[in-house]
Amino acid sequence: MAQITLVDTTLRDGSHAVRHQFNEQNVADLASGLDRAGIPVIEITHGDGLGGSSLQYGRSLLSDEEMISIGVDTVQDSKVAVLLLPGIGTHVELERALDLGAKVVRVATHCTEADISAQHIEMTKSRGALAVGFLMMAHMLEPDDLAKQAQLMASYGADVVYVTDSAGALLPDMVGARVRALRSALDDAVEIGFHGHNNLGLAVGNSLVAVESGATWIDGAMAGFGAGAGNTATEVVAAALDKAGHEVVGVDIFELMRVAEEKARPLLPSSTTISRSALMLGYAGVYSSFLLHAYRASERFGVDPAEILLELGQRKMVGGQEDMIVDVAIELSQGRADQGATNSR
Ligand SMILES: CC[C@H](O)CC(=O)C(=O)O
Ligand SMILES: [Mn+2]
Repeated sequence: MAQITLVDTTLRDGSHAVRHQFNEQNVADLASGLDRAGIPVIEITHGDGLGGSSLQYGRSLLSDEEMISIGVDTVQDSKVAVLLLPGIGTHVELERALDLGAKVVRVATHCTEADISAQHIEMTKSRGALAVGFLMMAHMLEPDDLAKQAQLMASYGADVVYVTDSAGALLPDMVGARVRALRSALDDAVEIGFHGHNNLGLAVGNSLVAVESGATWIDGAMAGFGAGAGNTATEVVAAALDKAGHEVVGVDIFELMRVAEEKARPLLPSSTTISRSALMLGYAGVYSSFLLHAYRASERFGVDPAEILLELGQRKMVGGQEDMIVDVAIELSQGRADQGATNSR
């Protein structure tokens, strides 16, 4: 049975659900609850990582620095992690996060672009922090190709490399194949992680498959917080892993259930569901954080958000191509207008 490091990302990926509007009290309450429940790693930044607060990705209420400082000052045992997408965040923000006390850095790239993680992984290691490589949209690469990208991250010094199901599009056998491919391609010293989204209702089950296939780091966000239909729910996956006989290291699952229910759930704007549009993310293989952008474009141009997402999936759009959401919405609205004109002739 495996020993699992459970990472909670309510205060990062989870913040998509509240449009990055966590306030000081929210950060302190959630961080102290997670720390009390024994969660070893708590990720804290804007939902799109360091430097994400912008017109493109949505302005956050608190700056990354404010959130990280509150987290670091609040926790006793948990380590604070930050996420960085090279290009959205830079080495300046990374240095600052490390100065403030972040101990884990997760460097995320599209799954075919591991080579752009070198500088930030090396910088993380040179500062004595733990480096995690995050291969996003992992459904878009076959297992052996994904494993080659993971080897690149490991060669830069990554301690852990993640199969990141950004679109919540992976089926259980696809998760198993990817994790096994990474496991056999990497040195034993490099651990493998799995990050899920619940767009197809598979996040907890997929996490169990990941563990059975060799993953030892598992991500979640409490109470269904997260982009799309939410991340893997931390308290649910902890309970399921424990029931399956794995050791969820350091975690008091009963306290975690209480924190999720009493501290996280009341902050969710509405209970998380697999809405038609969230389901479309998983079905069409679209980046989960596109959901709220698609809702906004839908309101602005009067087109169906699920149709926008389906089209984005067909075009194989990936993180960083958020501007295409508006383009597609405009095209769909013009297509409908043209169709209307043809019909009225
Ligand atoms: C903006 C980074 C991205 O959302 C990372 C992540 O959580 C994912 O790819 O699922
Ligand atoms: Mn995510």
